[in-house]
Amino acid sequence: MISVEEARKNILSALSPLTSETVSISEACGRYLSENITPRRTQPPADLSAMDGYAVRAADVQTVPVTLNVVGEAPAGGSYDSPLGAGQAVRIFTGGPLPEGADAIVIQEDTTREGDRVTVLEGVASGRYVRKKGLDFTEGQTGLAAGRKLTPRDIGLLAAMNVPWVSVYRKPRIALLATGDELVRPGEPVGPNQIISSNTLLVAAMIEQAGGIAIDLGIAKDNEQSLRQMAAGARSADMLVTLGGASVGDHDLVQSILGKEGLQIDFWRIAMRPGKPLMFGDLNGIPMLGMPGNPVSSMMCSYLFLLPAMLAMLGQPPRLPKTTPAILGNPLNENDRREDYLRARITGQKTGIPVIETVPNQDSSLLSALSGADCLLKRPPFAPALSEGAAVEVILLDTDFPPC
Ligand SMILES: Nc1nc2c(c(=O)[nH]1)N[C@H]1C(S)=C(S)[C@@H](COP(=O)(O)OP(=O)(O)OC[C@H]3O[C@@H](n4cnc5c(N)ncnc54)[C@H](O)[C@@H]3O)O[C@H]1N2
Ligand code: MOO
Repeated sequence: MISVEEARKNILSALSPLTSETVSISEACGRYLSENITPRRTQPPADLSAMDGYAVRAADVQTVPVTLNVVGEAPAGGSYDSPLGAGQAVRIFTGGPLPEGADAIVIQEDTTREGDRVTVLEGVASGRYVRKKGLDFTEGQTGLAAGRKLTPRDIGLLAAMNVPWVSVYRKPRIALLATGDELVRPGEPVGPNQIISSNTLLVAAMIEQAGGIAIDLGIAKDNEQSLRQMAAGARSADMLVTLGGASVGDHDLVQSILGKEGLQIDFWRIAMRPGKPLMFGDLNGIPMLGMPGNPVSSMMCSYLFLLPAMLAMLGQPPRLPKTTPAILGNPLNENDRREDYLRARITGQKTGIPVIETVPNQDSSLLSALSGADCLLKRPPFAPALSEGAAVEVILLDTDFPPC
């Protein structure tokens, strides 16, 4: 058995970023930029007013009240094209460009207007309510860096930068093949000893949430022909993930059958719970992760190995889920040689720190406990026993890993 860290290192070293594609920014939210973006225009394009009021020379309104001649208008999208002389003002609206010579805005609430004359009641300093040219960004300068995962806010920025198309990493295509004679899809007729296949949908949801494309290859029977034929469906994928049949039982055929098809094993079995029988290899040029069939094991292997693998394909530097401090609400025994990921719930808080309790039954088949968990408590191999109240670090589930 190799360590979790070594397993992840082996997987990541076998992968490289995928090719890029160009997409409209209307389709780009959640995608990873594969190029640096520079603005194609300066924003604001000129000095603009931030308020409705009058563009003035600040020097003219240092002593108030003072009456100025209104010589024209500058609405957003329009302009007053003559220089502003001493004692003059231009009616201006939010977003309107300042005429040459004006350097401040008096808001209309601080004025009274009579015909072409405006009386300013409050003085303003130079620059007041003026958005200087280039305040937001400047053409050709730094915009967004390659590697960034685009947020809705970034989409707004790209639009304002007049960048309608961006180059992003292609979405990783992950083929999922469940295995097991006992499995049926949700909704299908189900016999007394059969199990509904939950892993494919669970892992597919994780893949889609992480910015990939899940390809459901179906459920292979525990026989050579079925497994061989269905695994062939992964031919155009960026990775094949098999679910189940990874262990040592007579019906755990993934390694032996795909071995005949050309599977080169990098590692099999890791010092982790749940997830011990994880395997990784290469099936005729396609990286393959063979995950254990227990649902919690599949989820945990996806979380700790598949998501980092996808991030590598999306041009991201290696990143692990963040941990956050917590207080243990129940005692724990010493750990054995497998790195343990315990499902836990947040049961309260002490001085602003969450108190967590590990789920009593940590069996790797239990989906209700998995769904009800708020966080994972990672315990290194041979971690000493802990008493109630101990300070621990937890991984909060349903947070942004990978960030989205
Ligand atoms: N003698 C040993 N037995 C087992 C060992 C071991 O080291 N020695 N390891 C155990 C561990 S740990 C795990 S994890 C499991 C993993 O076994 P497999 O990967 O071979 O998984 P299966 O036997 O195919 O299935 C295990 C379990 O999960 C259910 N399952 C499978 N696929 C799905 C699915 N798509 N959706 C829902 N549930 C699924 C399956 O019915 C089984 O109950 O091996 C231990 N055994
Ligand atoms: O390691 Mo298995 O994945 O516990 O259940």
